[in-house]
Amino acid sequence: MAIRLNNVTKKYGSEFALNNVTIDFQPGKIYGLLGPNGSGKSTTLKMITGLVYPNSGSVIVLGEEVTRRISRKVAYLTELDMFYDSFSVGRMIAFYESQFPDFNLEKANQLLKEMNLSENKKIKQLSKGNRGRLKLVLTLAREASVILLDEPFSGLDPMVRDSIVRSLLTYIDFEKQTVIIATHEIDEIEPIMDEVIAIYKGHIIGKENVEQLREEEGCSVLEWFKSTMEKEERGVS
Ligand SMILES: Nc1ncnc2c1ncn2[C@@H]1O[C@H](COP(=O)(O)OP(=O)(O)OP(=O)(O)O)[C@@H](O)[C@H]1O
Repeated sequence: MAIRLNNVTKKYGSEFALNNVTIDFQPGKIYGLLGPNGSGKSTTLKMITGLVYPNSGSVIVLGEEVTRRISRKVAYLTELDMFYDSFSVGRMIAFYESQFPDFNLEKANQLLKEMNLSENKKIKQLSKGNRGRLKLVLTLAREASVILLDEPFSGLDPMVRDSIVRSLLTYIDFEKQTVIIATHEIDEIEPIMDEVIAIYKGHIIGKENVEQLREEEGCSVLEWFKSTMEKEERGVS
């Protein structure tokens, strides 16, 4: 097991961001963590990378209880733009290489090429789409056992989304890496997900294997997600 959240509760003030969540993530799979705004997706990812700690319960990643040190083994693409505007793309790559021993420069250069990003460009000159692509290059170039992507498609046009999905399939090592993609844009990741998890108001309200859903229930992830949400809102479980 790559990741386990065990009875995890996280409150901000009196509000529950996560409410007694227990869930496992297996190695070598791509998980979609789906839910509307404010449902607890980002909080879940921040817990796995040691940016946020539970009020109660435990988070175990790669056999150890999470502390900030886990970020050496977890590659995390955040929603926030964390770039230094005055850096060039090449300098940002060099910075990442200096920070993370698992950073694979060759892989980064291949990804840059595929994404049509020039090393000499200053980050402040990049379009929003290209900043999104660069974030992905920096995340996927790490040979980390766990890859967390928080809204990787946010604000990006369909072509960029498409190139992101393609590079995910090309650059992920399915033997070793566990990937969790938090998003409310289900269509994009429908073709690449192995497992899907629905989260709502800090609770996990459903978890399914995507192939089983298609073959046994004959429904798409989007249909499953909508009906799971509707049942939850009507109070049926
Ligand atoms: N730093 C914080 N301080 C106070 N409340 C917070 C903080 N971070 C998150 N929350 C609250 O916790 C709940 C879960 O937030 P979270 O960001 O995990 O949801 P999300 O599913 O990622 O949403 P989004 O899709 O909008 O990013 C929300 O009610 C949010 O307002």
